[in-house]
Amino acid sequence: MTPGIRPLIAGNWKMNGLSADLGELAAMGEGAFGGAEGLICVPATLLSRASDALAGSKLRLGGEDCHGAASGAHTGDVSAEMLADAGASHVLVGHSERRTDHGESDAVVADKAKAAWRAGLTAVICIGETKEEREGGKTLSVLSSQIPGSVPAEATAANTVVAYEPVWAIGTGLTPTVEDITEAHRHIRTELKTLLGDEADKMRLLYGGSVKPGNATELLSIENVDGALVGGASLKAVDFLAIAAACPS
Ligand SMILES: O=C[C@H](O)COP(=O)(O)O
Repeated sequence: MTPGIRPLIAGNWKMNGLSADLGELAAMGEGAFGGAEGLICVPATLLSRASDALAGSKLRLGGEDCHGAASGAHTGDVSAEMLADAGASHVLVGHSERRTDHGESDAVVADKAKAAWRAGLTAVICIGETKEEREGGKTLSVLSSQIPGSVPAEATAANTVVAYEPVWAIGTGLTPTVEDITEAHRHIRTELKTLLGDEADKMRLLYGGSVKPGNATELLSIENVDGALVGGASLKAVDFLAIAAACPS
């Protein structure tokens, strides 16, 4: 954790969730997030009904991706404005599954971050190295390249969150060591400082990749880890709330 930064516990439902799962979302909305802020990113198809299910709750809602344009001839895409209209306050951009499945480059991700801001959304910009890059000793150089490529220079602590997700840790049950996460997050903070100046000191840096109730206390106590981006364990209210409860107060 970083002193003075309110942690963010963010969930990402990915391509999961039907109307039958809205009850799970409502249960999360009724839960306690302590000193942390809670966010759950759901498929665009659920956003509007999720917004209704969470009426009166402090749990925020996010989209999982957006197009760079506000509207137009982009069949199947969803704009940041549409997400905001459906009740989102945040949107994930540059998740590794988007980068891999849809060939999104750093430039595309930066464009999406700007689109999020245009719509009044906070952009959660995801970065992280692959298994091959990790094994090749390239983790820090990959981050050094992804940060100025994906994070526009106009980013502020209010409009942007950066999520570090080693691709090889996503959905695998594997996590980097505490030392490796410490090194990566320290490096990310330093690179952001080069790009954004003092604003970087206030920016939330999330760790993502196999965060579970059983490892959340350790992961969330690491220097410069200001919250978590949680995939599989965000599908069940009991698990997601247990992770939130692990935030140091
Ligand atoms: O966006 C969330 C991440 O991809 C992490 O997913 P996971 O918690 O299932 O490993």
